[in-house]
Amino acid sequence: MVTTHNLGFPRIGAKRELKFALEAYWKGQSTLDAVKQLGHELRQRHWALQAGLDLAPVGDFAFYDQVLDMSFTLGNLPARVQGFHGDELDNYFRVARGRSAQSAEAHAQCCGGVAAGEMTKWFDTNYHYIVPEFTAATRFKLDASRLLQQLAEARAQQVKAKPVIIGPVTYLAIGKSKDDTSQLALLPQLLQVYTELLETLAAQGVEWVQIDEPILVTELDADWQHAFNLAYHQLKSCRVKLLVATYFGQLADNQYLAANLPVAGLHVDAINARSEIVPLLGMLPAHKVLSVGVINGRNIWKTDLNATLDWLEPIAERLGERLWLAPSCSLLHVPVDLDSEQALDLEIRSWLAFATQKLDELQILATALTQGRAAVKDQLASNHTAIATRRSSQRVHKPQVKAALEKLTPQLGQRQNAYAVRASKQAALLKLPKYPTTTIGSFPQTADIRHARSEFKAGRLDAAGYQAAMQAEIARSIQEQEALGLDVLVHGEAERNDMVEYFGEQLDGYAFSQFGWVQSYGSRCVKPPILFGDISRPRAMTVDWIKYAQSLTSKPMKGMLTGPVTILNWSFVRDDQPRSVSCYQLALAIRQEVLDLEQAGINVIQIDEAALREGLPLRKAQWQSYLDWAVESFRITANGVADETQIHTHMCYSEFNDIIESIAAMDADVITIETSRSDMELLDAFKTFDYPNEIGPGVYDIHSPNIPDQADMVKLMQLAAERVPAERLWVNPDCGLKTRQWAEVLPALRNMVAAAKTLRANA
Ligand SMILES: CN1c2c(nc(N)[nH]c2=O)NC[C@@H]1CNc1ccc(C(=O)N[C@@H](CCC(=O)N[C@@H](CCC(=O)N[C@@H](CCC(=O)O)C(=O)O)C(=O)O)C(=O)O)cc1
Ligand SMILES: N[C@@H](CCS)C(=O)O
Ligand SMILES: [Zn+2]
Repeated sequence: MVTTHNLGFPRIGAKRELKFALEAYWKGQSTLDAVKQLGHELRQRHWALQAGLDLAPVGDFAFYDQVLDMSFTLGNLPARVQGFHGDELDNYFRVARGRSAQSAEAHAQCCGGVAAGEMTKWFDTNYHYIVPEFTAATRFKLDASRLLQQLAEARAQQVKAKPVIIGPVTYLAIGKSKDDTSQLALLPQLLQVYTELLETLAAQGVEWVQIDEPILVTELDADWQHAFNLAYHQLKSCRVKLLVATYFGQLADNQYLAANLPVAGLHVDAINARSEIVPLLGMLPAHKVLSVGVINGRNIWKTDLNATLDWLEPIAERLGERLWLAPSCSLLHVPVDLDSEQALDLEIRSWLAFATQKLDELQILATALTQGRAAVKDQLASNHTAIATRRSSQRVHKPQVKAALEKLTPQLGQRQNAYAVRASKQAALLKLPKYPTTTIGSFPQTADIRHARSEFKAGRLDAAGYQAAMQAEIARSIQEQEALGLDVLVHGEAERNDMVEYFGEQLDGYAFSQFGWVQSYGSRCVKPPILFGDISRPRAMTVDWIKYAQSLTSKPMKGMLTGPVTILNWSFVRDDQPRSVSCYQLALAIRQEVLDLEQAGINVIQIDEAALREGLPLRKAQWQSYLDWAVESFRITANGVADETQIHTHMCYSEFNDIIESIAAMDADVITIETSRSDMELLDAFKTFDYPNEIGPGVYDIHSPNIPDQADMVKLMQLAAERVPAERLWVNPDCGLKTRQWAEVLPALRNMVAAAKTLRANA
């Protein structure tokens, strides 16, 4: 007997139903009741899809974010939102999204405006959570209502329910202290609330609770390791069985700690930490369940079921009933259902599995282990065929691409001259003022733009009509930029559905789905393209749009590309070769685009590497080898141009202290970064290291609807000038403006350009 279970299911809906319901409500076009009703229906639908499992997750559904849900469960709300009136779900959205100054007016007498909670990435995924905030005044207070309500719903549906919560140590570790309070100082009072929560669940007759502690796959110092022992020794008195779930990586130094926590079971990611499973068998106390995460919850490939069984059968033999099987992590990170993909190439589709299919795979493995492989002979045979065709497919393996990679030399990543020489040639060509102004690339992706694209994709708008609509948007954005007086213009990225998917759609070796949406944050989703084969660029991808944009202005037009590391990190990538190899292939393809843009007379080219920093491995010990190939890939992409061509790069998650040497090694002429919320303190790294090239530290936060004040931006730039010589500073927002509205963007940029003029006048 093997127990099958799931750690979490995607909640956005196969057709992004939750996204549309939330956005309609936020726009005032629907009711809170409609949102709640949809939540109920989605949970029912998703439990029905998991009906074959021995245990299904309850509490993995969130209207915005599972970490924010946990903050509500623990009563840990920032002081600024306490005392809000109205429905709790409204308050929840308010913490998540803030309340802008404009809409705050209606609440001026009661609760006013409020800043949104800070968002950051969930471990090494492209999912972003609302960061729990802690202060010395933090007091936790249990609110189990959400979990109890979902538990009741699940039971009404005869679901074999396993509540899922975030564990206390991870909850503290992923939060942020807003004063000098140490997070660990809050552990004793936090544990009281966890005890109460677990007892409440026990009183409802819950047998198992999944308690997620992914922080165990990171490097933990002695205090944090001690916190684990403290926490679970206290929680062991609770009358539920705890399954501590770890995922996204290896336990490494924390293996012994994890194996010996006084709980009933441990879940381990057998995709990323396969080599740890057998040693764990010897380490695990005899009463403990081992949940083995054998299906990859982070990619979309079919599992090699036969190979998995070869490995798993001896383990099952040793563990007997103590073996549980699951995906490696929550399925939040993969799309819902491959069956929706009727337009996908049939052969490629035969290689794939989305969340629903991954649960089928789990079932096949469990049946094979309990009844023998013969019981699932046909399924195993068809799985074998799919794996074998993918392995040997000529669509995957392209000798020319492999040959090009073998010819890579360090010279390819080397600019002709050092920055100082390039900078004077670029200055002579571009004739920019001091404190030049620019933006990061995208302008608002309006409903009209999205609508035109969806009409085009549905065949209701022809290519010429679509091109004309996008050109009109480009022309509008150029007119606006000229009127604003910006110095280096952008075309606005109207034609791009997404900064990664757009390139995936045009490169050979990529497939893309119609409905393969994955939640990125709140209601926002991305549709990661599928990198399945050796990569090449059949034709130029951006040149016509940028040439058109340049034809409308005499100001320099910045060509806009996404870099290889970001394309890699935000795609579903191959699992049959190292990530570095796919990255070098992407680098060669984007390099051709850079050279074509230069050939077309574009003198400034930005290569976004928003995901370079966030792609760092979870363990610092693995950082350098990643940085080596990531930086080299960028250099190959960028550095084939003449001295006069100015290369920009952009990164929005800009904690650079630890990696500043690698950032400098990229050797971009200009780097634009997100800094405004840190009062330019993030620039300290650039000062300490004496970063040699130009920097555009973001002067306003594009995530906020608030219009930045001119004087504040001047102050920020003055702080920047204390850290970086003024002649190497640019003035720009933190990131692209695609999620904003024109009514916000225009006054914000007007103030920004005015700030630059003040700085010039004072220089
Ligand atoms: C910078 N960020 C990005 C990350 N990852 C990426 N791959 N891309 C990024 O930009 N990770 C970190 C951050 C995360 N931030 C964001 C910010 C914004 C979004 C976002 O806005 N996503 C959109 C979806 C974008 C998209 O691809 N849209 C398509 C489809 C448009 C659509 O929904 N059409 C409707 C019909 C519309 C109509 O007919 O009127 C439909 O198909 O039903 C497109 O533009 O063509 C979102 O809406 O969630 C994501 C991450
Ligand atoms: N050029 C992109 C970068 C986002 S990180 C944009 O402006 O949206
Ligand atoms: Zn950005």
